[in-house]
Amino acid sequence: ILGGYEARPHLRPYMASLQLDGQHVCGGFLIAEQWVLSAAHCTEGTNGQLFQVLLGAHSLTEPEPHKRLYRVRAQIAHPGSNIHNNRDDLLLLQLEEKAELNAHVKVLPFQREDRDVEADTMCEAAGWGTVTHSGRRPDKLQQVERPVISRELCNHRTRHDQTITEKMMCTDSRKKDTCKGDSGGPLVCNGVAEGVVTAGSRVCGNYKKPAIYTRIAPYAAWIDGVMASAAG
Ligand SMILES: CC(C)CC(=O)Nc1cccc(-c2cccc(CN)c2)c1
Repeated sequence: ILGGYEARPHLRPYMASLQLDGQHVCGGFLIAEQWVLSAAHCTEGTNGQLFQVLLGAHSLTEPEPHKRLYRVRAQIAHPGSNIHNNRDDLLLLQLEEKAELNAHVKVLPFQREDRDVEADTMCEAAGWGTVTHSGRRPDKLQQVERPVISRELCNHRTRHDQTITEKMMCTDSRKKDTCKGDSGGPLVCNGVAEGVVTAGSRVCGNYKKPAIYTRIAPYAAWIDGVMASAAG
């Protein structure tokens, strides 16, 4: 997160850190007791290695009472996701067991009504992604508020030039922005997860490249289907 600030500890009890060999790679969030939603592009370069999921954390390194690392039973990328574009950039992770829910570990509801969030709506992104252009990584969860911008503006030829589909949304990226390592985290508007951070042009903090999110509502049926088929 560029231009943000340290989150109030455990005010975002749905936040997950997807880790490989103890290293934070991407964000994610708890959508059900045994399921975390993240971004498919986070699996790039992991050659099929399964993540471990850290829940209940504020600091990535310090011992905290409700912090717990969960093994993953299955990782399901959306069938339409690929490394060449940001389309269908969703990843479902089934935890080895149901997460123990408490004040520090909670499910975040996601938007099921497929209607665009109005431009200028202030939403929040949080994550343990890089906090400087030189790539400094924070130990504690960061957050930033960003206004939604219209798909029309985001698709302008000087911005993302007609690559933003109706299954994506954008926020202004002037100075304050999501960045490397924030992918997979939720964009929360009025307390509901409306989007999942995607890397887009992999540029951060440049107003010419607004932040891009995969809208969740268009994928509600896919998400429910995967969770139902793997249940039990
Ligand atoms: C395996 C993955 C971690 C590789 C990756 O994602 N790299 C990468 C590099 C630079 C910027 C970003 C990035 C992420 C989220 C939002 C944005 C732009 N707001 C950029 C992402």
